[in-house]
Amino acid sequence: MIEAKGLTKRYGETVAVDNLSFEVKPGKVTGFLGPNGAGKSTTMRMILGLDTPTSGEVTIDGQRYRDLHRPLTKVGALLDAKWVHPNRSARSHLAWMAASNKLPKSRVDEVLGLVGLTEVAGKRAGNYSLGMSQRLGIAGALLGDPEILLFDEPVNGLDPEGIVWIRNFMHRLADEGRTVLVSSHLLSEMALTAEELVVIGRGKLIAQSSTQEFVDRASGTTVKVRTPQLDQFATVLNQQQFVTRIEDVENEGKVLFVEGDISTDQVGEAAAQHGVVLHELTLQRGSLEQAFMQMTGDSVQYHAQEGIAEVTQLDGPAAAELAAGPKEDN
Ligand SMILES: Nc1ncnc2c1ncn2[C@@H]1O[C@H](COP(=O)(O)OP(=O)(O)OP(=O)(O)O)[C@@H](O)[C@H]1O
Repeated sequence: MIEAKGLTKRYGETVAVDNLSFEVKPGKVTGFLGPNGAGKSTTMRMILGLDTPTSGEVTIDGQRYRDLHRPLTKVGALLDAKWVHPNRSARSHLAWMAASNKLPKSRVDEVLGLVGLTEVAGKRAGNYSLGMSQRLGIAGALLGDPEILLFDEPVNGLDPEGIVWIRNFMHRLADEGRTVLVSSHLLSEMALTAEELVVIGRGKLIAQSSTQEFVDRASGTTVKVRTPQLDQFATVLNQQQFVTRIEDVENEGKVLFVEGDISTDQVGEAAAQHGVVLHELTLQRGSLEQAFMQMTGDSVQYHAQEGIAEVTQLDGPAAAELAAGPKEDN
């Protein structure tokens, strides 16, 4: 389990992470979401001991990263898939990582097999596609067979096949009982990948809940009704204090929407009581995008009209520092 308590990081005047507390539990994929500049990368850096909190702490099964004896056997991370030396092959890159962390060499071929890179393991990593590089990064994260995995934007730039592969792979890791924390800007993908969410804005916690709860709480549910007795049924529902709206939907004609915390059971029963014929009764949930925009609206640091885009990524040396493990292990 990853546990952050009052985690704060200041860079001069900038408060990148502000009194942040959350938990990431095993056996589930947890999505780490927030607008640009929200503090996700800074938080991940602090989890991995690459940055020191100004105050508060973040622990991994009760220990700080830097106090872990052999960190790669506890925590694996994919931060930047492109930091591999371009002239190295996947196999020699992983062999270097294994040696610097005192991990058995046999593990290299095991992880190459797990991510489906066995056939290209001898080829120069510089010629790998982004999808192959991501797989190599994941292989590196898995090298120490860690219980806890952190992935920063693992699906960025991947084609649909690569995205589905990563999604299924993360589910598999969580099903094995591992703790999986993944950040991504692709919200429709996160809706499919993450069962739990930690959502931050301007360094502060906005929500920690299941993905379903987050979406339902932010954007609510609506019941869609198609009926030939539209006005009659709307009147019945209004008399029962339900909020309704009628909309012209393309290719469907007039449709009745019942809003608020209401179930299809309640609407169906009301229809039966009043002899209303139903052609459709569907529960409509908001999307993760809608919920995210609603919940993080005020915390977006830079708006488009200001013409500033702030992207902070973990760079090669930082990722290399992590991969090489603590100095005494080298
Ligand atoms: N080394 C640094 N020095 C100064 N400010 C920093 C540094 N690293 C991050 N920041 C600032 O801290 C804030 C949070 O940045 P961070 O990169 O953690 O956000 P993020 O959520 O990962 O953003 P993105 O989604 O754009 O990658 C930003 O205002 C950023 O400019």
